[in-house]
Amino acid sequence: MQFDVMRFPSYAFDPSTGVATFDYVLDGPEPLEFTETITLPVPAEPRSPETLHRVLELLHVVAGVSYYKVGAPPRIEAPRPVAPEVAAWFTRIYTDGLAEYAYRNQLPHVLELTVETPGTLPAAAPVPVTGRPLSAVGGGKDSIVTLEILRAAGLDPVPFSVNPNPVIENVNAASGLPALAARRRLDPRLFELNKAGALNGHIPVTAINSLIAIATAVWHGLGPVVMSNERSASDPNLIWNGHEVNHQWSKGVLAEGLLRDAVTAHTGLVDPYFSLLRTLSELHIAQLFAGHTAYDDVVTSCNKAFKLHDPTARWCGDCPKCRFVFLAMAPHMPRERLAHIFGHDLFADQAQVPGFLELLGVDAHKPFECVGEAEECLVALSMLTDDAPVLVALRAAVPASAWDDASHSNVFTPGGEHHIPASYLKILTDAL
Ligand SMILES: CC(=O)N[C@H]1[C@@H](OP(=O)(O)OP(=O)(O)OC[C@H]2O[C@@H](n3ccc(=O)[nH]c3=O)[C@H](O)[C@@H]2O)O[C@H](CO)[C@@H](O)[C@@H]1O[C@H](C)C(=O)N[C@@H](C)C(=O)N[C@@H](CCC(=O)O)C(=O)O
Ligand SMILES: Nc1ncnc2c1ncn2[C@@H]1O[C@H](COP(=O)(O)OP(=O)(O)OP(=O)(O)O)[C@@H](O)[C@H]1O
Repeated sequence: MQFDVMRFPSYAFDPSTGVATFDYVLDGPEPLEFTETITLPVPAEPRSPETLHRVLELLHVVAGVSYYKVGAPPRIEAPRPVAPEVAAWFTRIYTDGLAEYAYRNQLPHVLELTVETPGTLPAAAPVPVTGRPLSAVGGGKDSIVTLEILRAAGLDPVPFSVNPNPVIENVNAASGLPALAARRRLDPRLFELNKAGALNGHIPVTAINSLIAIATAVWHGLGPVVMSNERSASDPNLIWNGHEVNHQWSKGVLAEGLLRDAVTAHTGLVDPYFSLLRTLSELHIAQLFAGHTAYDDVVTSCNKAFKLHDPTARWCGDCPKCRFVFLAMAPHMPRERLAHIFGHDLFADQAQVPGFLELLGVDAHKPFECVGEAEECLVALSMLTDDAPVLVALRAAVPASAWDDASHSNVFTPGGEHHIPASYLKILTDAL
């Protein structure tokens, strides 16, 4: 399949149902058309229709990555004039956000794309954000920690999810907080094309979920949107053709800053979105999670539980994410509790050793998965003193020099760039 350009013919929004439809075309000798449908929860008292439309305009372009990847045309024509910050962000979404896809499919031109826009708009006038926080819930430990910090500070957070599956529904039920949900339906044609062998790969899904959350917050008079993205999300997996390839790119602090600037320029919303956990390591977040036992029967971070087709009920017990979270939680709770949460004791299973070594950075690059840094894994290992079979094997395989690095680690010291407003930073600091 050969395509010349990607276009964005139209989008529509029906406020009576909350249904937004976004149209896409991959143009060429045999064009392909797609429509994505996103349904927002309808508020009792709808607010800010103009600002909502502005957010949906951004979402139209960003959600197009799922369809762009079918053919990777050399040009992308965005549908409307935008401020320079917005145009620059669109380009980063389609290049850095698709870098893993470009690397795996050997498509270097994707990293050199520029999203074209038909003219420039001035930045919008400021619109203050003053509601209850909308807290994005993904079913894993990180968003539970955020929800509980916001609740403890008396901010009355509203849990929010896109396509909540039973895991997320059970986490919301365990929180006891009434939640909001949006629905997202990819064009079914995408799955047919995938089955027929079309180009496929990873997309920056957090950017899409974030814009759906901001749209919901605006329409309901809520906000800011509070995410739970950690420090290590900003770390690339590898460098390819001089470009960083990061599986978690749209969770990183750079992407967060670009999204904030673009949303503010296009809508005027001031401080609409940030990650509360940005200064914390995964190991630190796992330590905070250990203080909340109410979620042990429901918390699930394994990505296989979030597949659109044939998801697992909870942890698969045999993937990088399961291994990483098991290792990160292990120093902070008894092994019985950990094995109960996962339904498996991964430290008793020798077959897990090669996967743990990959996480520890022994003979491999960081896996293309949502996992923390090798340093965090080393520190976790150094905090575990018992002789479980896997731990014995890992200690023997880690080079002596690595232990010294781990002993000087700052994984429990908050730090690094962040976009947390001052009032929320105080809440975070008080919670640590
Ligand atoms: C659940 C998961 O990890 N999925 C990734 C997997 O896709 P798979 O085919 O195994 O299952 P599905 O997710 O059900 O996808 C079916 C097809 O649909 C395409 N698709 C899906 C969602 C979407 O928004 N657009 C799509 O086009 C997808 O390509 C499949 O063909 O492998 C895919 C290829 O590598 C990944 O793209 C799937 O990742 C999902 C988009 C996903 O939701 N992943 C998150 C769990 C995830 O990876 N989060 C990262 C943050 C990434 C970021 O930068 O935002 C994290 O938490 O670190
Ligand atoms: N379906 C979803 N709807 C809304 N927000 C989501 C969804 N899935 C993930 N998120 C949010 O996106 C960010 C990244 O997701 P991620 O899966 O890393 O977080 P998590 O599920 O809270 O924790 P963990 O890292 O343990 O899986 C988090 O802020 C999370 O709340």
